[in-house]
Amino acid sequence: MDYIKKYEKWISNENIDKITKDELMKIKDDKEEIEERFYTDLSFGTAGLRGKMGAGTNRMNKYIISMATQAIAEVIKAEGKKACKKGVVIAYDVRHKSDEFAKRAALVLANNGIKAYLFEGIRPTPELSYAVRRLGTQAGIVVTASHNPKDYNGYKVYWDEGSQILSDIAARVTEKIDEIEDIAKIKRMDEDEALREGLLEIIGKDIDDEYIEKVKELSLRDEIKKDIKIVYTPFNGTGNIPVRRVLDERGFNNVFVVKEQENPDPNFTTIGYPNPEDIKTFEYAIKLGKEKNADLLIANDPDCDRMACMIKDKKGEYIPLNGNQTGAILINYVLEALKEKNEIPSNAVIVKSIVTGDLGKDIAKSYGVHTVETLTGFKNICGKANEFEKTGEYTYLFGYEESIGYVYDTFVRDKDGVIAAMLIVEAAAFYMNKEKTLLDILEDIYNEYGYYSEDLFSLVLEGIEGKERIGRMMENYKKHYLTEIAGAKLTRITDFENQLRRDLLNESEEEIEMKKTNALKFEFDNDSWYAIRPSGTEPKIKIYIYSKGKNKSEAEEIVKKIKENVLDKLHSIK
Ligand SMILES: O=P(O)(O)OC[C@H]1O[C@H](O)[C@H](O)[C@@H](O)[C@@H]1O
Repeated sequence: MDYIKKYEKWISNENIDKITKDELMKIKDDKEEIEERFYTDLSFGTAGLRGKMGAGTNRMNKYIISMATQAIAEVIKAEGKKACKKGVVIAYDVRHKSDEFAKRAALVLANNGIKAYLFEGIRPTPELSYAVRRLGTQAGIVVTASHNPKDYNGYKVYWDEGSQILSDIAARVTEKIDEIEDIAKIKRMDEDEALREGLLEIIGKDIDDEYIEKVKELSLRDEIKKDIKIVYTPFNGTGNIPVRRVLDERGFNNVFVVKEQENPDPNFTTIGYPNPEDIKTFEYAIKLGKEKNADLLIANDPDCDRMACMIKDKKGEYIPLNGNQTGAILINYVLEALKEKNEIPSNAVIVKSIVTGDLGKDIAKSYGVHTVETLTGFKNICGKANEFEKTGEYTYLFGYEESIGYVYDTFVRDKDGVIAAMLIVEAAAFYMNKEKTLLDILEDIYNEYGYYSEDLFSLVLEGIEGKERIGRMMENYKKHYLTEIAGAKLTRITDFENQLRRDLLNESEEEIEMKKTNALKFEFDNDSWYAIRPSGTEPKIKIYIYSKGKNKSEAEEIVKKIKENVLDKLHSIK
C-alpha cells in the first residue's frame, strides 16, 4: 500500500480519534509531509522503536504504542499462562506523553490478561532492567527516546533476562504486528478494573531502595576522602533522584546540581539536544563548575542510561572525556581495584562493540582479561552477559560503548548512568587522594599502552531523502575506499552486511560469525581504522576513526587525514 492510501485509511478510519484526524487534515495538501509520516512503519532499531511524535505509521503516537504492546502481549500469550502471570514491568521518562503512553501500554496488557507493573513516576531506564530481573517478569518496557531531541519518543522492550530484545524476539513481535488488522481498535482495560483485578500494580519505593542498595554495593573503594567537588546535571531527566541519592549515601556531599536542569522538563529548554556526548550540552554545568570550583562535571541523558563527564585541568578549564576514554579509565580503575583484592575472576571478560576503540581491550589484556566484541547496541553487549551466564564460558565484568554507555556487574542488563556516575566519582576521588586527576590517569594509561586518538562524528540526514542518501554513501564505500593513508596501507575490510572480512595482504576472504548489520570497517597496517554505519536510533550516518601513535601528535595527525578524506568523499555523494 502506498503512503497516500495509508494516509487516507487513517483519515477514514472511524476508530481514529478527531484530534489525530484534525492533525492529519492539516497536512492534506503537503505530499512530502504525508510521505514522511506514512512511507514506512516504525520498526525495531538499535534500541527499540524510536521516532518523532505525531500522527502516522512512521511516527510515535498512542496507536503505535497500542500496536506494539498488543503484539508483545500476543508473543507473551504464546509462551503460556505462566508468562502472562509473570507480567510486564513498565517505566517511562520525562518526555511529552511518556506517562500517557506507559499507562496505555499497561492497560493494553491488562486487557490481554497480562499483569502490568507500572512505575508511579519517572524512573531511569537501568532501573527498569533491574526491575525485570527483581520482579521476575516476562518482559519490560520503557517509554523513552533516550537522548534524542524533544520532539521524539520511543519504546524500549526488555525480555525476561533483563536486557533489551534481540532480533529473534523482535521478529516475533513484528510478525504479530503484521497480523493486527486495525491498530485503532486495540482494546484497553479500564484502569480501576485493572487495579481491582490485580492486573495493574503501581510500583516504586521498594524497587528504588533495592536498586540503590545494589548500586552502592558495587563500590570498590570506600575508605577514601570524599571531599571532591562535583557538579551534576540530570538534563531535566530521570537521573536527578537516584544519582544524587547514591552519591549522598556514599558520603559524597559536595554535589552541586545545575538548577535549570534539575527538575523534569520535556522541552529540555536550557539544553536543546539532550545528548551528553555533545559538549555544548555542558554549558550550564561548566558555568556552575567555575562558580563552585568543581573538580568534576557529570551529566546523564534524560533516561539516565548514558553518562559523560568533564575534568578540571591544572588551568581550571574543563576538559571533556569521550566514551572510549571514560571506558578506559573505568576499566583501569575496576581492574586495578579488583586485582588488589585478588578478585578478578580467572575467566573474566569485558564486552564492547565493533566501533568502540581498542584501548579498553589493551588494558583488560594486561590484567589477563579477555575482550569480546558485538554489534552496536547494549542489547548485544548485555546479550553476551546472558549467554555467558548460561554457558559459563566467561564471567562478565564490564560492558561499554564509545557512545558513553557503561555497565559494571550484571544485576542491570543495560547501560547504567547511575552506576557509571558513582564509579567515575569514586575513581576521581580515589586518584585525587593520590594527587592525580582523571586527566593524569588517562595520560598514564596512554604512556603505558600507547597513544590513542579518535574522532567520532556524524552527518545528520533527515527524512526519506536523507535515508536514501545514507544508503548511497554506504553502497559507494563498499566499492570505493582509501587504500593508503599517510604511508599506511589498507589491510582488511569488514563488510558486516555481507558478513565478510577481506584480507588484502594475502588476498583471502572469510565469513564472520556476527549477525548482519549495515556497517563497514577499514583497517590499516599502522593500527588505525575507521568504520561507517547508519545510526539505528537517529537520522544520521556515523563515522568512527581510530589511530594509535608513538605520541599524541602522530596519532592525531592520522585521524585528521582520514577524517579529511572521509568527509570530502561523503559530501561528494549526493
Ligand atoms: O549508533 P546508534 O545505532 O544510533 O546507537 C547509538 C546507541 O544508541 C543507544 O543508546 C543504544 O543503547 C546504544 O547501545 C547505542 O550505541
